[in-house]
Amino acid sequence: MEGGVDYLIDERKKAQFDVEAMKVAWAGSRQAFELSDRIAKLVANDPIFEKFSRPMLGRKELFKNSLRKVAHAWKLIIDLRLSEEEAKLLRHYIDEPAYTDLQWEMFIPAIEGQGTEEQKRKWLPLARKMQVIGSYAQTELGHGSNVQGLETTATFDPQTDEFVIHSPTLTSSKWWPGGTAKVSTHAIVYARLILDGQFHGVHGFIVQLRNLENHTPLPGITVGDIGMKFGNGAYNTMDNGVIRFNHVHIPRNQMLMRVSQVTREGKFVQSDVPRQLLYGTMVYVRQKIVADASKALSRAVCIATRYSAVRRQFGSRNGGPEIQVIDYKTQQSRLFPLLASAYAFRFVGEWLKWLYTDVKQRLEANDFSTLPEAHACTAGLKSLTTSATADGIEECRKLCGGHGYLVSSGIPELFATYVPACTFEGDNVVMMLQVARFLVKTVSELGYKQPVGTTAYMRRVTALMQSNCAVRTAEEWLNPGVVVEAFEARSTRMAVACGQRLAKFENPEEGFAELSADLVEASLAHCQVIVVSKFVEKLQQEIPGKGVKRLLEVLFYVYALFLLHKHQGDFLATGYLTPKQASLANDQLRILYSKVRPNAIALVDSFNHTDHLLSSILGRYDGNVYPKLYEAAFNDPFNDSDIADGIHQYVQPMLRQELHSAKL
Ligand SMILES: CCCCCCCC/C=C\CCCCCCCCCCCCCCCC(=O)SCCNC(=O)CCNC(=O)[C@H](O)C(C)(C)COP(=O)(O)OP(=O)(O)OC[C@H]1O[C@@H](n2cnc3c(N)ncnc32)[C@H](O)[C@@H]1OP(=O)(O)O
Ligand SMILES: Cc1cc2nc3c(=O)[nH]c(=O)nc-3n(C[C@H](O)[C@H](O)[C@H](O)COP(=O)(O)OP(=O)(O)OC[C@H]3O[C@@H](n4cnc5c(N)ncnc54)[C@H](O)[C@@H]3O)c2cc1C
Repeated sequence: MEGGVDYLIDERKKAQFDVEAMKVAWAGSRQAFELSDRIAKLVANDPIFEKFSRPMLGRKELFKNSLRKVAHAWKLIIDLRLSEEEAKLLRHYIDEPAYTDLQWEMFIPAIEGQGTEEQKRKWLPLARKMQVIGSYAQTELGHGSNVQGLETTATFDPQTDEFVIHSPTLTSSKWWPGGTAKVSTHAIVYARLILDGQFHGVHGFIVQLRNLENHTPLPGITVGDIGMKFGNGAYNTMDNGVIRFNHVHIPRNQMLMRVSQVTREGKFVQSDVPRQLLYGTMVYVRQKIVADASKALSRAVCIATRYSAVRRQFGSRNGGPEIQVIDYKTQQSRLFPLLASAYAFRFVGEWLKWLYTDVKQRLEANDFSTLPEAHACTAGLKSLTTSATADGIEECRKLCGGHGYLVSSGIPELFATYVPACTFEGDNVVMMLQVARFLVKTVSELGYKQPVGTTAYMRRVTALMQSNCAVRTAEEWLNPGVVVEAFEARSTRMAVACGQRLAKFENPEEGFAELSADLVEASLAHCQVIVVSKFVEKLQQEIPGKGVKRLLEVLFYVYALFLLHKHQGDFLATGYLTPKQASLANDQLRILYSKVRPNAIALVDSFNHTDHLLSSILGRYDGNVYPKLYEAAFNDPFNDSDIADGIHQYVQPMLRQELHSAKL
């Protein structure tokens, strides 16, 4: 059979729930669904946003094409009077990293969070109209994770009432800031503040990089691109830059002064605002990255699920069709937990957005009490979701067999664009270590301070340490309370065990370093409690549509019991579960996979991804895979001619045994 059109039609008929209602549940609300559906179609129908050919372009062409897309997008935003929410959706569906990401998601939020009212009044309107284009220049050649180790200096000159921004060493060169190499006119530069020879910590400064008339770098500024990055196309639409400052003068009022101020006399004034607010932009972007993880994972899962229904291997009986690979239990046990993870990350992302909005409102009112919790949650969930998504995309490639390795499957570019999320905005291990600090503190205070927020479950520390799981049959695992309790008990026991081992060290920092690998595992266990609990909270809400809630419940159990199976070593070692109970959870998981199976295609249809966004022959909505793969192969410019350039020069002389006289 050519193509899989009929397979997918039949697959869609198997759905046991209302797909349109599930689309709304995925989007968050009917209004959100309609908005994103409208913008998705706008992008899909606009030839300027074509992206299938992107991996074939050279860097300069790729970059210029990206500039064109941004200009076209900006024109649409103005002409159609799109709101900021619509503009961000437009960016999502265009699906191309560009300098505007840094402008809207780092430069503007940094000024909003760390600028004074006067600074916001001056800079935000300019930035929002794209009259200045800003980037976020924190990382240096020598330091990224260790922000306090940055070497760039900002020395106050009382004579001129200016700061002098300087890169004293090679390793102090700013390295990585996106949008900077060729586009941005300004950057928030993080530098060590020096007043009268004294160091006063790292702060952010608005530094103009380029002349607004002719775009040339300003005197004292050396700027360039840091070079090609992983994968063709992918993140190479972004101009990640290197900047070197040679005593560049900026006015004093361009230091972001909400957290601390420098007076005209050069005195340092520390306000009541905690120093950690300097890191506020990172909290914002980490929350955004968590929200985006489900988008990337759902794309890969959609491709792998549709293709697994089209693809057949082995098992033909009496000349009948072979088995769809989606029917192999091994395929299901690799694919369905990823499908469930996409839903889990969608819901925890929604919750984290709410948490961030709440923290932001509190910060604006100078209430900093929830900042440590927000930091731990954003850091930990950023780490958990991006690691699982990056691994999940790669697993989806393998689930598609050989064809998954073709660029036309859409997976290689998705992977290459996505994986840096495990590193940028905080390396995932470094982020988990931040959660570990928060957990260790929480555990050490358990005797006299009630844990709150996401650690509130540790109030029941005695019960969680002493009681054991009561499950006796596979069926009994289908109880949200039982599942959540298992995750809470495992997390509490791992955190308490780390705390007890840490207490044996004379020097706590030495102990922390020595036990850091265990601490990262305990932090992951705590973050999994958050994801699992937020999924349960979602299920406690009203979810309209025939069969929608039931299917989400199935996905919840798949997600949670798969994690339990994967980490059963922890659950057993902490003594909460018996091997028999772990094995019953695995039995239940197999039953759950058969419940997902008839709904698999409808569940990925519910993501409402357009063929444009997926940019994948394997993941086409109509399942018409083989004819389109064949067609794409012969449309590849490499197949323009039967005789490739170089054949006559390098291959034929070899065939004719004439290499000795050939010109190479
Ligand atoms: C082509 C089409 C375009 C169309 C366009 C049309 C128009 C566009 C419209 C809209 C566009 C929208 C775009 C949407 C796109 C979205 C994509 C989003 C992607 C953005 C791209 C991101 C690129 C990446 C950018 C970066 O990577 S920036 C650099 C990030 N760097 C890091 O993350 C560094 C990591 N290190 C650290 O964070 C810290 O140093 C540390 C490791 C956490 C701490 O180190 P240290 O121990 O030294 O800490 P101290 O400084 O001593 O402080 C310790 C105490 O502070 C607490 N702490 C630490 N961090 C925080 C924090 N963030 N918040 C609060 N508290 C914090 C810590 O807990 C300690 O507390 P204590 O109580 O224990 O003392
Ligand atoms: C595509 C991309 C875009 C970026 N865009 C920007 C941008 O716009 N602006 C900007 O300022 N930066 C940007 N960055 C830089 C990014 O934020 C940093 O690379 C990131 O924070 C990691 O820091 P690092 O490179 O110093 O890693 P390192 O800290 O050097 O990490 C190397 C290894 O050391 C380990 N490690 C480090 N510290 C510890 C520790 N304390 N304990 C245990 N292990 C540790 C890490 O886990 C990792 O395995 C970007 C990076 C990428 C890849």
